[in-house]
Amino acid sequence: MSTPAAATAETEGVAARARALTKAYGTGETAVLALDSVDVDIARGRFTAVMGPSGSGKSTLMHCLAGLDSVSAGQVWLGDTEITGLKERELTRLRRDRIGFMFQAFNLLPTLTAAENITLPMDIAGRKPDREWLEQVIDTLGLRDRLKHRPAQLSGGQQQRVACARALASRPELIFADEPTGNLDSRAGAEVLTFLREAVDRLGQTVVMVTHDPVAAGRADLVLFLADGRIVDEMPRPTAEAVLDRLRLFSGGPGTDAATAEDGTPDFDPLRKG
Ligand SMILES: Nc1ncnc2c1ncn2[C@@H]1O[C@H](COP(=O)(O)OP(=O)(O)OP(=O)(O)O)[C@@H](O)[C@H]1O
Repeated sequence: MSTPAAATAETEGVAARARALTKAYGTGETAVLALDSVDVDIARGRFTAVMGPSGSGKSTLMHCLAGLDSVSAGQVWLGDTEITGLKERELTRLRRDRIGFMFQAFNLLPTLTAAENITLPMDIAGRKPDREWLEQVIDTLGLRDRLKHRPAQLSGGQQQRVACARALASRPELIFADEPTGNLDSRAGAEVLTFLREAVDRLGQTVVMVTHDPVAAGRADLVLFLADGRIVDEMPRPTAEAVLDRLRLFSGGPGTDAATAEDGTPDFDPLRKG
């Protein structure tokens, strides 16, 4: 139904949206079209995984949706706010207030305790954390007895959980996670995925995760498959096996130089879709 109420409900269900999102790097012969007119809706309160071969545009998509990178053409909204066209200062505030990041580049500070690391972005922004929410995040992530530890005294999985808590602390509208299980062994990786799932299921958060790992993607509600800067497929209610099968289906097509990416992920060719 296209009643105003239904229209509002539809918008409310979308945490981020892109239309004809295009991103080119460089000019002339060296130009790279990293994103080629991408349309995407990120559902609120859901866990979305983004997969695709190396260089397919996953990080670029995440950076453009998060307002970390400018777009060459098209539009991006965070909730109802169009972020394309915002000035850098407005973008900085929007990222700080409305987005949580779990990126390798934003590692934990070694001299701070887990508790201090969790609230650092809010401390820098001069914002007081909502104590009740923070306690809930800490308990959900099982960090209660680790709060006074420094990163070096924590396992890799525990460090990622602290990074997850830091991303959740300000109760952002949207959390972006870039390979959150990338440096972890499978047990620690599974643990982090469980906590991201709980952030969605129990705390109602919205998570977008870039991953090469079919097991990680299998924990999401929806997997978006990117190739050559385009979304070429999506899979609701994925399982690791189904994701792997889909990647295999796409792999080794004509014109692909290598059927397997550097990290062992099967590469795929969008032309063979269907
Ligand atoms: N700052 C940049 N300058 C020039 N080209 C870039 C830049 N960032 C990305 N690219 C190019 O854009 C394309 C998409 O890159 P992107 O990092 O989004 O891919 P990805 O799918 O995240 O890859 P990976 O899985 O290897 O991290 C690639 O061809 C890449 O070389």
